[in-house]
Amino acid sequence: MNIYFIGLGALGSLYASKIYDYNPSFVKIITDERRKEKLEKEGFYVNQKSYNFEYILPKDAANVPKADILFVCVKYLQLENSIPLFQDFIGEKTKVISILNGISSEKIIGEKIGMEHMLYAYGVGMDAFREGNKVRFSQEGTLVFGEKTNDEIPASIATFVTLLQKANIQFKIPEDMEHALWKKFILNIAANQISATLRLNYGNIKHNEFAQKLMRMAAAEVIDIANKKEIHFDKADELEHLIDNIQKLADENTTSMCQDILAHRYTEVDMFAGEVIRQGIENNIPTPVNELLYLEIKAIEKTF
Ligand SMILES: NC(=O)C1=CN([C@@H]2O[C@H](COP(=O)(O)OP(=O)(O)OC[C@H]3O[C@@H](n4cnc5c(N)ncnc54)[C@H](OP(=O)(O)O)[C@@H]3O)[C@@H](O)[C@H]2O)C=CC1
Ligand SMILES: CC(C)(CO)C(=O)C(=O)O
Repeated sequence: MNIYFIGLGALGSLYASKIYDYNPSFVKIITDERRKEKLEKEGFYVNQKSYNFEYILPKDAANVPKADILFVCVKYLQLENSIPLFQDFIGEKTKVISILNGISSEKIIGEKIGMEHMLYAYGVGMDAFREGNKVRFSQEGTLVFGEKTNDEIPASIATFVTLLQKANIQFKIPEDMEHALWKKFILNIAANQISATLRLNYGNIKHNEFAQKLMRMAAAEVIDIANKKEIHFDKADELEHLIDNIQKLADENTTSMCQDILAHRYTEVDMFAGEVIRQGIENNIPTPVNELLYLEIKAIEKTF
């Protein structure tokens, strides 16, 4: 199989390394000249093991097979610029898995390459942490993906599903992918934004009832929007179990957004609070907590 990745960061390298461990010839990393030179010079490490990935440039597209599966693993602010780099690796049968959090990346990519190539996806339950060319994780979590609705395993991804099993990658194909995406969105709105504004790692969140209350306040707004859109959640139940999602994650690791803040990188706040505010206006649901979080995160970014 030809499994291509763009974005060798925390999540990209987690999946690239697992597939590489199963069969190195399956994996190619699409990148640009600057990153390729750096990666080849400095190497890349996942959980302290060195990986010698094959790096390819957009100009190589004519000389390699089209991708069977293409993982998009960049951050939200890098997405627009990355599309032209991977576009030429997409053939008639290529399926694209956008691992980005949030509810908007599939549409952004699909508008450029055709929605027929898109699967809906996210990763959950991992605590991947990146520092330069080194990534570590204690929990590899679950890849949740599929078409918008999935009664059974879609034929388009049957071979890929076999590969995931052989490569020992935990995955789930939910019946209602839209509902699953919103469930993850609720978690990110809470965990990512509160950990980022307060600079809390998972250990801090597990033992801080004030942070947990703030998380529930932010999440409640998303649940109200989802329910208004008829993507049904039991609000009390969802809020009660919100914190369960981080109980198994390593205390010293933190959300991808908090990692960004600590490293002085611009965050994905536009696809989190920004999207909640937009959807709140559209659906006539007040979103004061997310408005505050949006301004706080933008204010922090202004200091970088
Ligand atoms: N980290 C986690 O545990 C989780 C993350 N997510 C989501 O996954 C997505 C990815 O996050 P994460 O892996 O943490 O992000 P990272 O910042 O660790 O990784 C993004 C990678 O993409 C690379 N990149 C950016 N632009 C390009 C380009 N044009 N060409 C080639 N490579 C490029 C970056 O390189 P460079 O550094 O050189 O810019 C970086 O290596 C986000 O949407 C995040 O919310 C979801 C669940 C868990
Ligand atoms: C759920 C969580 C918080 C960790 O997997 C995440 O999605 C992130 O860090 O972006």
